[in-house]
Order: sequence, then structure tokens, then C-alpha cells
Amino acid sequence: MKALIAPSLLSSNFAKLGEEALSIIEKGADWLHMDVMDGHFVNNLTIGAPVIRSLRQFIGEKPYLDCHLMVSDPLKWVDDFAKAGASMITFHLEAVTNIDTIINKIKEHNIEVGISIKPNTDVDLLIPYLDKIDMALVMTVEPGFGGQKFMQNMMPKVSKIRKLKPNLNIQVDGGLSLETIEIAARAGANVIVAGSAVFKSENPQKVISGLREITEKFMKQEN
Ligand SMILES: O=C(CO)[C@H](O)[C@H](O)COP(=O)(O)O
Ligand SMILES: [Fe+2]
Repeated sequence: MKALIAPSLLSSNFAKLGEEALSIIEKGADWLHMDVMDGHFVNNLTIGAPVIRSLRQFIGEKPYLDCHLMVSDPLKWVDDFAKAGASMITFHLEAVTNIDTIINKIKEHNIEVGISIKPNTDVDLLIPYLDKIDMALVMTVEPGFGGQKFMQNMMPKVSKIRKLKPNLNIQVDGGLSLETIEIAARAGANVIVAGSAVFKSENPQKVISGLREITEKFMKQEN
């Protein structure tokens, strides 16, 4: 397991998404976190598979596109996002009735699969699926918008998953910054999404390396 820093392109300049993506990789990003919103599951509209396809063509095959689907019917979009070049599809537990069906459909494309839970969702609902997925995403804001306040009270969910799965990627998303990272890292998160903290900073490189350093520090203490 590694510390992985995944800047959210939601806070980048969408008019030059390709350049923003390459530039943030250059500055140390491990993954590119792509927030897909349908205006229905959440109260905001962002991007769909055509944007992922163009981005993939622009950045080449190597960069890891971590696609966070905040949509009402994720099963419907799996083929499109996989073909567009997603490296991972994370869907919301709350949006799906047959969880196994969508996990299997994502895996059929030989890409990774994550499941996300919103702040009001009980972590125990996610636990039966932990052996079948590559990543658990614990939302630390109400999904829909960047720039919100980190919800520290989500940390017991992270700790519970970490206790059960010492080697599973656990992602936290929402309000992560150099101020809040220690709390998340102590709880056991190792995949760190940060949108505004990275893109609104004058020194994104320093923010990325700081996030990584603190995450790694607490991963070592766990061992
Ligand atoms: O999924 C998201 C919102 O639903 C975003 O990934 C998240 O909000 C990142 O932005 P920030 O770091 O600014 O909170
Ligand atoms: Fe996200």
C-alpha cells in the first residue's frame, strides 16, 4: 500500500483541462481525480465520458484517471467511462441496488473498482463488499461541490475500514488540506483527494508533497 495524492480537477481550469492535468502530474500528483456529477444524484453538473475520452487522448495512456461517479444510475455509464479510458470507476453505494452486478461489470473491463459512501451512510453497509473492491471512498463532505469544510466526524468510518483491511486503499475526499490531512492520515486514509487546497495554492507542488509526507508518516506508524 502506498500514499497516493489525487488532486481533484474539479478545482482546475476546465478550459485547459489537458494542460492542467499534465502540469499537476509534473508537480507530483499520483492520480487525477475526476468528479462526474449528473445534476440528479448531486445538485451540480460537471463532466461525462466524452471529456474523459478527450483527456485520455491528450495525456496518453499512463496517467491514472480516478473517476468518482456521483450519478444516479452508475451501471448505465460503466461501459462509456471504461471505453473512454477510466483507470478506476468509483460509484456511490447509495445509487445502486445490485452492488455485485456493477462491481462485476467494472471488473470485466479490467479496470479498478471503488465504492463511495456519503456522510450520512452507515459504514457497515460497505463492509460486505470490501473483499471485492480495490478502494473504499469515505466522503468527508456532502458530495456536489469543491471547497467545503472537512468533516472530521467521518474518521471513525475510516478507522473501522482500516482495522478490517490493513492493505486496502482508503480514499478520503472533501476538504483535505495541509491543515486537515493529519486527522485523515491518523485514521488510516492513504489515498488523498484534494481539489481547492492544491489548485488554489500558489505552490501546488509543495501542497502535494506535504500531503504525501504526512500521509506516509502515519502509515509507517501503523506498521
Ligand atoms: O467529490 C468531490 C465533491 O463532491 C470533490 O472531489 C471534492 O470536493 C474535492 O474538492 P475539495 O478538495 O476542494 O473539497
Ligand atoms: Fe470526488
